Amino acid sequence: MTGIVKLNKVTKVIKNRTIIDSISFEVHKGEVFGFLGPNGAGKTTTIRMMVGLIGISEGDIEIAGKSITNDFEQAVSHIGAIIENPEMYKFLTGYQNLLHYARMSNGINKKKIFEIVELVGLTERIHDKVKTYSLGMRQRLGLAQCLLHEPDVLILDEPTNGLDPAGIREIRDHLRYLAKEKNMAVIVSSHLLLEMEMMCDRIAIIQHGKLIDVQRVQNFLEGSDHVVVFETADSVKAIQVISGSYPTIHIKQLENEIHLLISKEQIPGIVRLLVENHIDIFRVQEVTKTLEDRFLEITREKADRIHV
Ligand SMILES: Nc1ncnc2c1ncn2[C@@H]1O[C@H](COP(=O)(O)OP(=O)(O)OP(=O)(O)O)[C@@H](O)[C@H]1O
Repeated sequence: MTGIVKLNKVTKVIKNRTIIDSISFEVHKGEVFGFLGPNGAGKTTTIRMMVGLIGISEGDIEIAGKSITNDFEQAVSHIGAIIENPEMYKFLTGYQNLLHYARMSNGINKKKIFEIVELVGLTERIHDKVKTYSLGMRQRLGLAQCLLHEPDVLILDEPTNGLDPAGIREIRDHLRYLAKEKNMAVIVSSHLLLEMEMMCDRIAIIQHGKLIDVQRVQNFLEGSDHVVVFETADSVKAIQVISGSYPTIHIKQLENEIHLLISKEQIPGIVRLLVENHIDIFRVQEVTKTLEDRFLEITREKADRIHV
């Protein structure tokens, strides 16, 4: 499967400082792709290059096979984007706003506008003034605006910024719908890990302008050690016994619980060991790892590697 968006060794240098350092990845139709990193990591800069708002210092970005540098108009014709908060005329209705934008592009008729309004779930309120809309509804109107020319690729910088949980959910559901039912490639950036975990199929982690990893969300969460909580009758003795047999295991005591950083396969051996040493076990519980835990692990691993 080839990507509809391809970044090939994209680099951005501003005033002799490398802000983005040779980033490459592909995004496919039908997926929600997350661009995740802490503040200042370079997400917005990369997105601005993807939509042609700023130039690329080295490398190239292709949208549907067209280079954003050499075939700018053709490349951006495939993109719908919300980079900053979409500008709306608050004293006009949602519909009047969309009509205004439709007039600036060719070939968008009223039927098309109503189809898109339906798609973003604003049909009932589209003739109300924008000033009466919630932030989530304004975001959906912004979404409608950038869907008017039927792009294949949707690029949204921090789309849920400032929204309450219900608004976040609305946008998340719509973006997943557009990817899954309309086969669009949806690219979102965020520094909110939980949100990315729920919204995305794959995520790219970016830190200090470098791409650290690109993986399916599920793979990010698997394949590493988990925290397993043991509640026993004697935490102190349990720690002695476990660290005697497994000197490298990371153990933390929290009141009457001990937390072990181990793989699933190690659990039966540890249970046997405790039973053989006559330590009663009340509870063994695997703590589900969040994307946040994994993100911290990955960025820490990377930082360790850099410092070695
Ligand atoms: N025009 C510019 N001139 C100088 N430095 C810049 C410019 N644009 C961005 N930077 C720097 O590049 C780095 C990446 O910024 P960017 O806005 O892309 O990060 P981000 O990941 O989007 O962060 P945030 O989540 O805070 O928006 C930052 O250190 C920023 O200060």
